[in-house]
Amino acid sequence: MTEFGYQLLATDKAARRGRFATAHGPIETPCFMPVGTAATVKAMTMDMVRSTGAQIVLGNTYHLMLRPGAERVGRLGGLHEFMRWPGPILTDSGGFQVMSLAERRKITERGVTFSSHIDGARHDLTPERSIEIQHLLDATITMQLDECLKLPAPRREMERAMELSLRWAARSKEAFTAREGYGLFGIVQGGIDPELRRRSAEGLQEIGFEGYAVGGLAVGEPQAEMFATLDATCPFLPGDRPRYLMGVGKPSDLVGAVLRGIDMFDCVMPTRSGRTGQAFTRRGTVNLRNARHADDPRPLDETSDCPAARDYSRAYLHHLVKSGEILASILLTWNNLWYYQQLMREMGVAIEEGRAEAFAAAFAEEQALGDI
Ligand SMILES: O=c1nc[nH]c2cc3[nH]c(NCCN4CCCCC4)nc3cc12
Repeated sequence: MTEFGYQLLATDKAARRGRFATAHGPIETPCFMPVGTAATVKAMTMDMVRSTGAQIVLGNTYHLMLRPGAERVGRLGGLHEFMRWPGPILTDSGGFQVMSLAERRKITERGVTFSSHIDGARHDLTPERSIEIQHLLDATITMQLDECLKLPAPRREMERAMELSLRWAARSKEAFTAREGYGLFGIVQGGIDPELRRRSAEGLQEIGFEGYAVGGLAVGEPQAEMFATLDATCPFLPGDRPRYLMGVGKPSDLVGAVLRGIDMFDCVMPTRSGRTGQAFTRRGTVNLRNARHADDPRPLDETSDCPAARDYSRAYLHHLVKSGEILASILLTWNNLWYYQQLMREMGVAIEEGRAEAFAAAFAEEQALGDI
């Protein structure tokens, strides 16, 4: 078992501050992973991503296997070389994207078959092939192949998908090449059913992974249901391994999930919203398409260290967004990723100082203020 050497640095009730070492550098938690789907964090250079304080980025097996192809990235030295990102990279295993993007999908015991959303070509994705693809990409953290159900779903469907994912977890582990500083994460499924979640968490722990993801959430359920599922899942995960909540989320999701024991997050929200003119700030999101910003000389947040938040007027950002200028996406993505990283940094300090719940309350109050 190659360990990442996850260290618990501080706890505040269920909230954790931790650190683990990987072959591509250390990861301090709680942490947010910018999404770099097609080997790029959209509208960012990797230096700009680094400037926000991001330590680890996410890549997608589904997209990269279709284009440019896993073997090609492998021949070119792997994702770190290809996209010039020396830090850790986590790759999702492809199942979720197959179910949300591909056409003519079919799930069997063996794996998933689907038609590419790019050119309609047929593809096969088994637990073994997904592990092989992620190895060719040289992923620092590899994810097992799993089946993520859309919610709501009947309990018997939740049980079927959870048990299939457990069998695929064992096959993924079998196919994974253990290497120092690299790790394979299992993914807990089970919908919103506490008993299924416990069985999934315990089943994964018997197989043994370097980290554990909570999957099957952020698929349309209300925030309260997501939090209740975390309350029913995290206590059954080993305390000495990182915990990753997949696809989450908006800022209040991250704060509530950290309080419930989650260490790692990924979500397209800060980058995708940046491209639609939305800016995340301490006082909630600001829609820079809105004409009310046309003459506003103030920056988004003069207290921020992010140049996009501190050095440009809202009037200028509004002008860029209305004009459809590329720089609008660049500056707003930069602001949003910086905001997410700053939120994780502040949560980490609050946990160290034993004031995580007070931080969460103050965060909610400031967000509710709304933009001035
Ligand atoms: O259960 C999962 N297994 C593997 N990968 C996943 C990825 C996921 N991504 C999400 N949610 C993404 C939600 N996101 C929010 C912003 C807009 C686009 C969709 N749930 C996930 C569950 C899983």
